[in-house]
Amino acid sequence: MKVAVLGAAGGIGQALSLLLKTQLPAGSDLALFDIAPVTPGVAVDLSHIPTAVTVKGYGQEGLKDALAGADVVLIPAGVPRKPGMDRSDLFNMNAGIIKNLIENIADTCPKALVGIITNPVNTTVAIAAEVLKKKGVYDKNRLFGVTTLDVIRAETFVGELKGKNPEDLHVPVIGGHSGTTILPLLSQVKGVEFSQDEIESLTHRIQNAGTEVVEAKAGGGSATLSMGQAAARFCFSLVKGLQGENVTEYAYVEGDGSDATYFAQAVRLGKNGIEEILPYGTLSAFEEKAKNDMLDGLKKDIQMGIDFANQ
Ligand SMILES: NC(=O)C1=CN([C@@H]2O[C@H](COP(=O)(O)OP(=O)(O)OC[C@H]3O[C@@H](n4cnc5c(N)ncnc54)[C@H](O)[C@@H]3O)[C@@H](O)[C@H]2O)C=CC1
Ligand SMILES: O=C([O-])CC(=O)C(=O)O
Repeated sequence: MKVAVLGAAGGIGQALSLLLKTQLPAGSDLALFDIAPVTPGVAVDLSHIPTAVTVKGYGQEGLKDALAGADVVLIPAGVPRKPGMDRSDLFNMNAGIIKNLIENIADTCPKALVGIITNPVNTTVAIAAEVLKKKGVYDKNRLFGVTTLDVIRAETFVGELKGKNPEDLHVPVIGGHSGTTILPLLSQVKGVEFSQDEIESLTHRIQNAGTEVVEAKAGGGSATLSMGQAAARFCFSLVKGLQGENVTEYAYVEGDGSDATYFAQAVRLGKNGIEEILPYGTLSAFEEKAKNDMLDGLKKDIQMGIDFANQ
């Protein structure tokens, strides 16, 4: 397996690359690309960890080499939020970065599974899909917005509240990846009962967890360590799928379009990326209303990406 990380020298990129270096299957190759001058050094640093995963760093001119033969490409390249900003405020800075990186992926490794971490995810995934379409290589089963962090947060917060080991919990989170578009399905958590007050406050906390980190870091960026863990988990699931195992993850993908063109939901992964989009089942009245209330906003975010890529 070859995994390329674009934006590998950043806060997420470094945490993610460390987890990949220590936990990818033996024999894998890890390609670290970033425009930051420290990138070769990050690769040398990681290369001293004794695992059977080779690491190479690539700077400014090395993007095509980093991508050549990649099975999986993870993209945390771009600017993070500061207090007072919404994820959508990152659009102006990050849209062009994603467009350029995806054009290179289309030219160099069009069959790779691509996981987009860069915000605003609701919009950057739409940009990526349009760019791939223009290049004639779009495959909706191979493009993912990474929303795993919403799921692991939801499991952590429910575990805290109910005194349970979060690793034993399963909390579906559907929709998008910002504010009210993040929709945890607490009615589907097995073995746990919530009062209406708990449902409202937990939903709000899960939707605002990114902001919780941004404010606590006080100008020093957004979630990097928990996101590194979330992206690594997502990558290992993609890799297991490619190796023929059946794995399920939540991700922001093009599904049947019944809610919005791109929508976070459970997907069964396999040798070709998404093998099956899994239904999210019955929503409670609270969840159904929350979904209907946020869909217009999510659709606007998506349209912004489509318009940007086609301007
Ligand atoms: N999907 C999710 O759940 C989450 C997404 N994010 C997003 O991930 C992105 C990265 O966040 P951090 O790692 O904290 O930021 P960071 O600023 O620490 O790192 C970003 C890295 O991207 C690099 N970069 C910028 N332009 C590039 C280009 N054209 N090609 C390659 N590399 C480039 C920078 O040199 C830097 O090393 C942000 O947009 C942030 O909002 C953050 C947390 C969770
Ligand atoms: O909140 C942010 O800007 C970063 C992010 O997407 C998250 O932590 O969920």
